[in-house]
Amino acid sequence: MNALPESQAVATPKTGPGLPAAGQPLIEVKGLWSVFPVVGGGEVVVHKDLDLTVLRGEVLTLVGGSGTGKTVLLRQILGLNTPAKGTITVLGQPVSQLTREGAAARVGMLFQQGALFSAFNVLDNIAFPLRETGALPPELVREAAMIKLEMVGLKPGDATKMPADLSGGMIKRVALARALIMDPPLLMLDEPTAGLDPDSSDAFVTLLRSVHEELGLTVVMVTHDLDTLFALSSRVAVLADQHVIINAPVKEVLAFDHPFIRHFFLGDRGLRAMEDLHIQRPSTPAADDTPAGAPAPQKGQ
Ligand SMILES: Nc1ncnc2c1ncn2[C@@H]1O[C@H](COP(=O)(O)OP(=O)(O)OP(=O)(O)O)[C@@H](O)[C@H]1O
Repeated sequence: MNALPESQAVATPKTGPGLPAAGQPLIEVKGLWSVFPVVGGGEVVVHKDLDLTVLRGEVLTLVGGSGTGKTVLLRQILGLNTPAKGTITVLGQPVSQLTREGAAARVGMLFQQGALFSAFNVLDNIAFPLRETGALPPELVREAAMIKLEMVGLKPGDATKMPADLSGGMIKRVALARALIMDPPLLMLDEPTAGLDPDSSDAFVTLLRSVHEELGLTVVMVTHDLDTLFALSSRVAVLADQHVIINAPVKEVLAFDHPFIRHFFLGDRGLRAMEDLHIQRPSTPAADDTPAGAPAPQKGQ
């Protein structure tokens, strides 16, 4: 069997306090510092006094240049990394005070590559976190996994397929079904449409939207893909200069004057998406405005 996928760590029994009211903070990050040692001596400060609030029911998209610490922040919210300083509260409880299982019970995580067990078939991949709890008899676990399999648009006949036989879009769907098997209130998505062709990407975005709406989830997503960002985001938080420089609806973010934002949104693709969404075009950025670490434009920019 493959090395244990990280998703195991974020899908265990659900316990803990109830949900906040809609629109109230579900995640609160305050005064966060992330510091890593550098090979050869010294250290790098990735986050410096970073604050972030995620409200219940929203889709919060995190964007930022390469190395600005998006993945580190996701892992800290999941309880997989410990910050050097600061507090992270998820569903009213400090992540630092939760067991790994306790933190995991609140969050479903879709990793970029899907992270399926290659030796398990589709149904066993989906069922794995629930089966591990030992809380339900095998028949009910199987039934729950079949419900999630169909929820993500797969067919009953896909249940016995092996990961190696799946398309990229199907792998994402299986990984999503597994992330949802414990019915978590919070779903984290790391580059959910990366590696998908445009049609599969559109279909997966449609699925994410319906799952978000139907299950009343709160979603935190990291993406470089502007179609995905525009289609799903309630708000966009921009990581730059070691902290969140703005956390606001996309229109406000577009109006925020920062080199990274100008570069990220104002390529051809960003401008087309703005036209599609009837968002007024900001003025064209200067050619030498590209900030260090800005990500490569996505989808034919
Ligand atoms: N365990 C670690 N030890 C040392 N440095 C680390 C560790 N984890 C992350 N870093 C550093 O923290 C910085 C932020 O990394 P992170 O992967 O969060 O960036 P990112 O914003 O997700 O980038 P990308 O968009 O390229 O994926 C990088 O400089 C990375 O090398």
